Amino acid sequence: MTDAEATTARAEAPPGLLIVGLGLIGGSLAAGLRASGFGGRITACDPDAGELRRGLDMGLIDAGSTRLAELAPAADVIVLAVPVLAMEGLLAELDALNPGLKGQAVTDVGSTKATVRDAARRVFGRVPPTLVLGHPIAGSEKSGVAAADPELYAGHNVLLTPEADTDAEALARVRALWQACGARVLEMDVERHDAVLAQTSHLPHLLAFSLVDTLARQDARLDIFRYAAGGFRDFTRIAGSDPVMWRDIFTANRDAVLASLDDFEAGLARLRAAVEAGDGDAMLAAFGRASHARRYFESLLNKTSYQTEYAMQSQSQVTYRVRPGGSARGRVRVPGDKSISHRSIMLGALAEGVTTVTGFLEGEDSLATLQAFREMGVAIEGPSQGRVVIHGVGLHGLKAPSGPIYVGNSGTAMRLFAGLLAGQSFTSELAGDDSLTKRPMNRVAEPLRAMGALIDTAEGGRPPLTIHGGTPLAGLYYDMPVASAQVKSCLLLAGLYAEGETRVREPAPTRDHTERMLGGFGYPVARDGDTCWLEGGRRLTASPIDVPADISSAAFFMVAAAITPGSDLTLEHVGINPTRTGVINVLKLMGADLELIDEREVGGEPVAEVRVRYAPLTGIDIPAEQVALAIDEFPALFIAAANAAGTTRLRGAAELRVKESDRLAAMADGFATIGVEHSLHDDGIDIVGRGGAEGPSYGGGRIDSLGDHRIAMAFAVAALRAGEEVVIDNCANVATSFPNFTELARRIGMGLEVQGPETESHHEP
Ligand SMILES: O=C(O)C1=C[C@@H](OP(=O)(O)O)[C@@H](O)[C@H](O)C1
Ligand SMILES: C=C(OP(=O)(O)O)C(=O)O
Repeated sequence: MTDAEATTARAEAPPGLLIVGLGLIGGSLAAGLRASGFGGRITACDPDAGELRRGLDMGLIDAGSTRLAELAPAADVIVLAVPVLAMEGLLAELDALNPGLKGQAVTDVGSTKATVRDAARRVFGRVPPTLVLGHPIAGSEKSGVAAADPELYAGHNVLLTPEADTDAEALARVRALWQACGARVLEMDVERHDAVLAQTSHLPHLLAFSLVDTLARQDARLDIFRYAAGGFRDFTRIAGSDPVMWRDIFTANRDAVLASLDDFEAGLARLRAAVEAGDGDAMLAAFGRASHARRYFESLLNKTSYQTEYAMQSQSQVTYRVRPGGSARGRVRVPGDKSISHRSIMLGALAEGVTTVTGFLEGEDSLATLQAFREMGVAIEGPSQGRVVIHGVGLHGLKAPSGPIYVGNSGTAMRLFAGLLAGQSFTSELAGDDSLTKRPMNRVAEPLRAMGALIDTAEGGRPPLTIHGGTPLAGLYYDMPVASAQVKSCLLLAGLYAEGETRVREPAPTRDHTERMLGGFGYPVARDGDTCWLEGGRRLTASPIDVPADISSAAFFMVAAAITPGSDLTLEHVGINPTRTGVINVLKLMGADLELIDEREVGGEPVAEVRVRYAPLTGIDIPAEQVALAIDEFPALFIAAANAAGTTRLRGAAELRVKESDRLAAMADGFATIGVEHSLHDDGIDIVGRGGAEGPSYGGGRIDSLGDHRIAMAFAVAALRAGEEVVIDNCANVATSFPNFTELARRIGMGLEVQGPETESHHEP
């Protein structure tokens, strides 16, 4: 055998594993490996012969000894599962048995990494290349090998902190060990590890130990505990943890723990002051932020939300499988209007007084806006069943957020915030997800700069945006080059803070929710033809808002009913603001049987029930003036076109290329997959429909929604007239605008199954 062959053989043979310290952590590693079918020999060294006996009896180890020298030389991989302060002595013993740890991959499980690294440097003069420091983020308040659990690491993170010269083979071996137990292995540097763990693990343990100790001292007979409620139990579970281990951790990670304790004490002092002063708003703001953050954390743990998917870079996990055929019948109310929901939070926060919102969209986009205001110190109750109560702080009452404002997938939030934040005294940063980071922001940055704002963008005018505070704004007359309600609204919001008049002319009418809502909050906005304007420096007064159902979400079901023979579907309480009804106008021009019932005005916005029954559709040239009025509904309208007789032509819609995806290209790709004849143009598309013919209008196939909610929902609806199953990948983002889409789709008779984490209702209380 050559040297190279010997190395390969060593790498491939099941390694001999030695666990030093056979407690809960080491024992669970052995148990997890055994359960995974690990073929190597597992030995353990522990000063407690009783623990070794238990490990043998439980079948976790093949051999055990209290003497390291009996086991270490034969081991390929050694895991040091002892308290951090015992590491140095152990490393010295290993060095004596095998100087420099040559040929042995050694790792540890200590909760702090700098001390272990320092210990290694003292013993070896450097961190030996085969020593890979690590930390499984799993554990329990239990200790001892008897509590070993083969599932302890499944789905948990293991953090490894390799050095620049760490041996690749040793790293791969350690990685493979944890992965075999079902863990997710991540790498980070030692300093970051220690700072993060001080905040997320060490501080909460310190607090739990302290609370229990304080109460126990006050009541020596421990009577209190007899009456302790669930809150006490939840908060203090970790105070049952191993005292020696935790003494070592606090000794080892002293500086990072003290820094996080300082932050905690400052926060506690603020809450104390609020309680003392009976400052309900301050309490609500802190509790609201915390409660929302805790729910977000919960959704991360349960992997239920879009943002989780984003964080894990695994959006493709949510896949829709839609059976061909199905019906579109019944009555449904789709969730609240996204555009109005964003604005309700923004204006409610900037108003004086308390604004109650009903019908609020609990989708990821509008929730991001809500969270951003909490981070700027606004007390917000809810959302609970669409009800949100906003304790307005006035135009000048926002506080600087402590970090970047993350608006996820929402172009509306980023562009409207840009205007609003340009008027603040503090500097802020706006960031978004991958999709949003590709979208153009110069359309707002440039006119805002013309008003005097100081704004930095990333290359090419993309997010993130830094908006420098404290710069005076002056009113502007802006002739918008594109018809965009987001740009118009951004400038009007900046105009609230500007000296003089801010005027915006739009090349085509766009949604006017900002103007209407400002009016409803007592802030006059004037309009003459295509131009609207306001004067800076006035005040907003709180006013209740009833958010109608979102016509952009309803559009998917309108099209579903319009293309499905035998359908009869009523959509309740739909917002039919004339600047949003392009979808109704276009469907009617195509011959749809669509009726508006009980038209009425609710809180300044017109609403109606929309009843749609099947009627044959005909292809049309979409009138140019309908483009801005139906801008978000084109993915759905294209599906109507694919089911109409003849060709439907759209032009003047280049804006579709800069939405959550390039919607012209995304729809064309999907059509190519399912077999719909079309030709793509720079600013539009021609779609040749097979409507009128017998049977299905097209086939099926697997489509990538590109993470765009509207592409995903459009192709789900397409399946109603497909000949085969339509499978749509990358659907997690549907939760941004339509969190219960799949439930309602099934209710009207669509055969939609979800694979991967369900995206629905994780925000329900
Ligand atoms: O102002 C708004 O709430 C919106 C305006 C539109 O964007 P543009 O202004 O970019 O056309 C629309 O596509 C978006 O979904 C919501
Ligand atoms: C374009 C959309 O939203 P936004 O621009 O807010 O991301 C949309 O919802 O279709």
